[in-house]
Amino acid sequence: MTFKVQTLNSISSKGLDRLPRDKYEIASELSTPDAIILRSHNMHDMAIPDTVRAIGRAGAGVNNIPVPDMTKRGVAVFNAPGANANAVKELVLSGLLLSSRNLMSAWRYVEELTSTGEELKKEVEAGKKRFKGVELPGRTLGVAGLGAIGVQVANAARDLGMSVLGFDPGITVNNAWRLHANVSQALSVDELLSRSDFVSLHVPLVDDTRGLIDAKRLKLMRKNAVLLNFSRAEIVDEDAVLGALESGRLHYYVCDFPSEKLRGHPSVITLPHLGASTDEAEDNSAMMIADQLRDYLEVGNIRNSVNFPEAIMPPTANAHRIVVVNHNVPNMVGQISSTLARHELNIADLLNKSKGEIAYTLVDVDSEAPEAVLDELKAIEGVLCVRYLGAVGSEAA
Ligand SMILES: NC(=O)C1=CN([C@@H]2O[C@H](COP(=O)(O)OP(=O)(O)OC[C@H]3O[C@@H](n4cnc5c(N)ncnc54)[C@H](O)[C@@H]3O)[C@@H](O)[C@H]2O)C=CC1
Ligand SMILES: O=C(O)C(=O)COP(=O)(O)O
Repeated sequence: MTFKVQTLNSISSKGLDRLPRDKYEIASELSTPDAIILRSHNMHDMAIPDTVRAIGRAGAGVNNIPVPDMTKRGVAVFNAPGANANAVKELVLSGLLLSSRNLMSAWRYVEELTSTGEELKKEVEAGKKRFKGVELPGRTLGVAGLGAIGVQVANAARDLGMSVLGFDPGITVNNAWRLHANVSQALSVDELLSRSDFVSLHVPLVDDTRGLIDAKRLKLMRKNAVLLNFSRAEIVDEDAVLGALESGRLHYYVCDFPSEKLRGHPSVITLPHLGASTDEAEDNSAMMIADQLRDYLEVGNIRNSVNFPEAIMPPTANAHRIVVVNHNVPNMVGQISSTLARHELNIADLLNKSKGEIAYTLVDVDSEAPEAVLDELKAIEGVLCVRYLGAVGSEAA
């Protein structure tokens, strides 16, 4: 079996090399891809071919992918949670220091000095008082979103001596375990904003978080606070931020998403979406997504899908694997197994998992499944996709 994988962004070769070329054709232009790998390319406006079975985001945010449409079509969407978290954390720490010590304004001041020799030294000493900053220990950082990135940011800030407050109503048990014991819990975004000197946003862009930081919420922030946004532009109302900068409520807005309005503002530090742009993060994300896609395409296993359930079934030796994706409604497993029974296919192992609208079944049968069985499975009402993977256990056996 061979697979076609289309890349919509430049993807680290360390990742693509995990898809062996005797089994995988990889290209940026393909008319009938089985899978797509991308970073921030916007898929919302593109026609996604019917042949696509899986989409892999070599990174964290999936707001550039039409996930609900893909779910309806039975296409699994994967991301690489945590693979770029350290890179983002380091940039957030840079943002904290750039703002707490007024480094961008200070750097600009020096760049614009034209004097030389003793005169330059005098100007430097005279001008530096304009850029007096504050130290981080004792200041409070509020972290909204304690996922892969938020936890690392919170822990690193603790290590720098900051007091840290966190807010995340959906924190996972794993992330709660990873969080420094001295991070305090805020019970709402409002509480987080009102008790912090620096606030860093690490929530995904979804309907609930669009415009999360608006004019009303900015008014809750402490005077001269700093807002850091390395999540997504749309989580913050830009006009409201510009207003808060004018009124002195905000001292700086540090963000990874430039816009015409923000660019050039003396109290905005904006970077060109650099959060995940390190060798390490690009390699990690690409390797993780390539491994997950390969396991899905070849074996049917699902790890880190945002719309499909986690599903891992070790291949049964000498068996033949069928994958069924269907609507999460009653009696689907019954219909699948009775179809197999009608064709005298004995089930060696079966796994059925569901998540939201999607149910997913892996079946290992003792003998080869003829085309007619697959056609009958496809014809069951509610079935979105059937794939026959064949003897996946033979290599493992
Ligand atoms: N600037 C950049 O280059 C990068 C930006 N990102 C952005 O950062 C976001 C977070 O990334 P990860 O930490 O890896 O994701 P994650 O999924 O591990 O963590 C997100 C956390 O936010 C929480 N959350 C959701 N809604 C919330 C709300 N209303 N209030 C508080 N918490 C809420 C979730 O429960 C979850 O724990 C991504 O979705 C992406 O948009 C991620 C990587 C690089
Ligand atoms: O992983 C994410 O969510 C990011 O924002 C990183 O985007 P990128 O892969 O650098 O285009």
